[in-house]
Amino acid sequence: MNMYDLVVIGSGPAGRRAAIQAAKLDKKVLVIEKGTRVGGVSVHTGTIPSKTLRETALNLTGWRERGFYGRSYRVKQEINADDLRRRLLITLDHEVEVLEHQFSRNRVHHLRGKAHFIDAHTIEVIKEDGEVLHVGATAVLLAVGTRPFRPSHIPFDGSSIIDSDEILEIKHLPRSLVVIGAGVIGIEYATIFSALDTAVTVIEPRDTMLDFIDKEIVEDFTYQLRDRNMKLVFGQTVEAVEKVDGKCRVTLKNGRVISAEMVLYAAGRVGAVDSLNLQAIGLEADNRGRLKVNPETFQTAVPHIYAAGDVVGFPSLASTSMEQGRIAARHAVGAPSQDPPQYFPYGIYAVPEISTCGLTEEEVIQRGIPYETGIAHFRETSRGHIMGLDSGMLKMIFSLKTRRLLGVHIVGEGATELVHIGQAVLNLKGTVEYFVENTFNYPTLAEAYKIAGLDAWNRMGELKVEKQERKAAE
Ligand SMILES: Cc1cc2nc3c(=O)[nH]c(=O)nc-3n(C[C@H](O)[C@H](O)[C@H](O)COP(=O)(O)OP(=O)(O)OC[C@H]3O[C@@H](n4cnc5c(N)ncnc54)[C@H](O)[C@@H]3O)c2cc1C
Ligand SMILES: NC(=O)c1ccc[n+]([C@@H]2O[C@H](COP(=O)([O-])OP(=O)(O)OC[C@H]3O[C@@H](n4cnc5c(N)ncnc54)[C@H](O)[C@@H]3O)[C@@H](O)[C@H]2O)c1
Repeated sequence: MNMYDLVVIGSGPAGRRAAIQAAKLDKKVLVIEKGTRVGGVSVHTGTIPSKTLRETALNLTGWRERGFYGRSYRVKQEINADDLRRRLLITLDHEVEVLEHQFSRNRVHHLRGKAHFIDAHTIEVIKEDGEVLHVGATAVLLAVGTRPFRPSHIPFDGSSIIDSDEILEIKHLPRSLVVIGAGVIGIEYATIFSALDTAVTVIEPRDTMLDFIDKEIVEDFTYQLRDRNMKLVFGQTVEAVEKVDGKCRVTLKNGRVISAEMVLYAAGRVGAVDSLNLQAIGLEADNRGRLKVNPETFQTAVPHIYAAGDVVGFPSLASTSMEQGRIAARHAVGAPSQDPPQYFPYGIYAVPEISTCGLTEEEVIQRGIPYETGIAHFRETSRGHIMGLDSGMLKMIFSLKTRRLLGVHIVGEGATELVHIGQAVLNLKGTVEYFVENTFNYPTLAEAYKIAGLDAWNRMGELKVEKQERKAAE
């Protein structure tokens, strides 16, 4: 039996980053992946495909040019599912190639097959051709991710009643779509299809959506969706989904019936732990298949078995999964890690984009922190005029006591890139003066930081302490 310092199950962002980190520390590492190609949900059904689809939809529709040429403007008149898939396949090939090269040049061994525990140090791998192998591990990282939640009362058929994995395989673009669940996945796909001129209805049992995002940003976002005729049906539960006369029929608990060509069921995901034989090592997942870990080391209740990425729950991002994998691997091989910075960004690649870092206004109020906000609309920036933007806003929240930036929240073009300026100032504990005193490239959307900074500063008043004292205090 081959022995390894670290065996990683799953080659998504958490597994990949962990494997390379341990290999860089001269450890013998094996990655076991059951999928046909390495990369995980992130590369094959999640982050990369959905973002590629979004980019293709925006390019082919000419979405970004509509501010100038009107809502009917299109780069390509008839867009079909093949148009969307073409770019996807090329992008995925590049991603897999880069990943395989990273594994080979770092001497990370990679085995294709499905893994489960025999005991806490032995893993059985069943290869596609039926061959069974056993490998021994000093430490194990479970980076198995999640799969879509598919309740038995939804008649999934793979073509018109589908989950978020199957949406990448559709044969034609629907003229109408019902999205069940207004979580990040539901909202991203709902707005991408709306940009492709599909008539979209979103059904969500709660009265609100994206509750972890600043309310003012969600209000602006919601207004933009309704303005382009998306139907948002909130506070309503789905009673049944059926196929009647070739059409999908969604019946709500209140009796309302909504018909559409296609239904996307996006009501969350569950951890992919069922086939790991966790009983053999005395571990148990919760009812959504998530594993509990020490948030600092990513150790499970069995100290040499780690878990990272989506299988440990919130925030379930590719970006944070990578970092968790790296920290877990370092701990597993006895290399200390620095504490991660306090704030990480969250990017929602809807149309329009939303991105956020730090505290929301609601959280600031809840903590009783005296604060001021500053807002900039992209239409106030020269870059916004050049790009024909009539929407988009950036909001910053500052503490009145320390003048420090507490949160940055953006909706609109470039939000997921722009947020990193705010993130840097937040984690470096910068104040409103950073935005007032620094020069920003002109014309850029980043100038919105200057405008929002000045907006807040005008209401906060001058800094009471003299510049000299401030310098000394720093
Ligand atoms: C539609 C969608 C869009 C998303 N968009 C974004 C985004 O824009 N930005 C962002 O940051 N995040 C996004 N995410 C989330 C992101 O994809 C996940 O956070 C990330 O993929 C989690 O990584 P992971 O390492 O936990 O595992 P995953 O990427 O889930 O990979 C787990 C791997 O483990 C393998 N595996 C499971 N069980 C076994 C076993 N028993 N044996 C062997 N192999 C096994 C699976 O085959 C899979 O390849 C999105 C997710 C979805 C679904
Ligand atoms: N851009 C990104 O970073 C990005 C993109 C996509 C996904 N993700 C990650 O993937 C994870 C999963 O996303 P998700 O959208 O599947 O899950 P989610 O848990 O965020 O959202 C599920 C939504 O479905 C609703 N819902 C729950 N049960 C329902 C039911 N029975 N009927 C109708 N609606 C119901 C919930 O109220 C919620 O709004 C998220 O945690 C997210 O972090 C991230």
